[in-house]
Amino acid sequence: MSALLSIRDLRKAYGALAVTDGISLDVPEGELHAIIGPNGAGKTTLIHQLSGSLKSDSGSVHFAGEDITRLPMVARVRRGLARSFQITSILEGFTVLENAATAVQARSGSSFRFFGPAAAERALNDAAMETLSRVGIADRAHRRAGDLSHGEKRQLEIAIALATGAKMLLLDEPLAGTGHEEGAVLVELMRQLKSTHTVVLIEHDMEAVFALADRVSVLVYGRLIATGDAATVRADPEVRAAYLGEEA
Ligand SMILES: Nc1ncnc2c1ncn2[C@@H]1O[C@H](COP(=O)(O)OP(=O)(O)OP(=O)(O)O)[C@@H](O)[C@H]1O
Repeated sequence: MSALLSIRDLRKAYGALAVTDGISLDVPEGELHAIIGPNGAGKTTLIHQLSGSLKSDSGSVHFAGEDITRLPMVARVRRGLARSFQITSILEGFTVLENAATAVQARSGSSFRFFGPAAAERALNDAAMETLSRVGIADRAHRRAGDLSHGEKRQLEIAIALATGAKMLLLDEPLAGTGHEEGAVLVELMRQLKSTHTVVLIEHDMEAVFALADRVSVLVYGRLIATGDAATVRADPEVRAAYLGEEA
């Protein structure tokens, strides 16, 4: 099977509440796959299960052909599965460049020690600058991360995920709390990421989802009720009834 991410019958319950209730999904390499659903549907819980920050009760997750179901988050990041947090992972007192450089270093381990200390720092900073350019905030490199605008912080979070060397990005509501202009910048960034990365995107902004996603899955009460391209999902009667309602 050629799916980069393969989820089978994944479950997580809190007491009697089945939050993810038997989710199966294949995400092929190069796809931007959006997961939408009403509040409380289980989207963030699913992302926690995929990133390794939450243990699943049962089911399996394969990434690049390997069973990662029981691997901790750090091991998943090393394999190329990185999450950009809904709640920020940025070190606010550090500069933007330092934040990105820390992620590059985490990826590279001791490999930069091959150079002398000064050259190692240069190489590390160069790699960090490259990711900042990629997300469009290179001109903010020497600012304190805490002083960035809300949208720029989201860009930095994506830079941090990229700097870890990720093949797949798990993006949890990157547009939440952004204004119109900031949102447009992030949508354009995600459009560009599509050419190089596989993405699982959780997002409430339907306009962005339908503009960006190759395929969309709809999660309702912990179950996927539909998966398909935007037009198919939009037209699905169950989706219209359960989720999109009058908006559709
Ligand atoms: N640690 C927990 N203990 C108990 N219940 C939890 C826990 N985490 C989540 N839940 C419940 O699981 C359900 C799904 O939550 P989750 O945050 O995954 O939904 P979501 O689809 O991401 O929602 P939103 O769109 O509002 O972010 C909710 O009913 C929530 O109250």
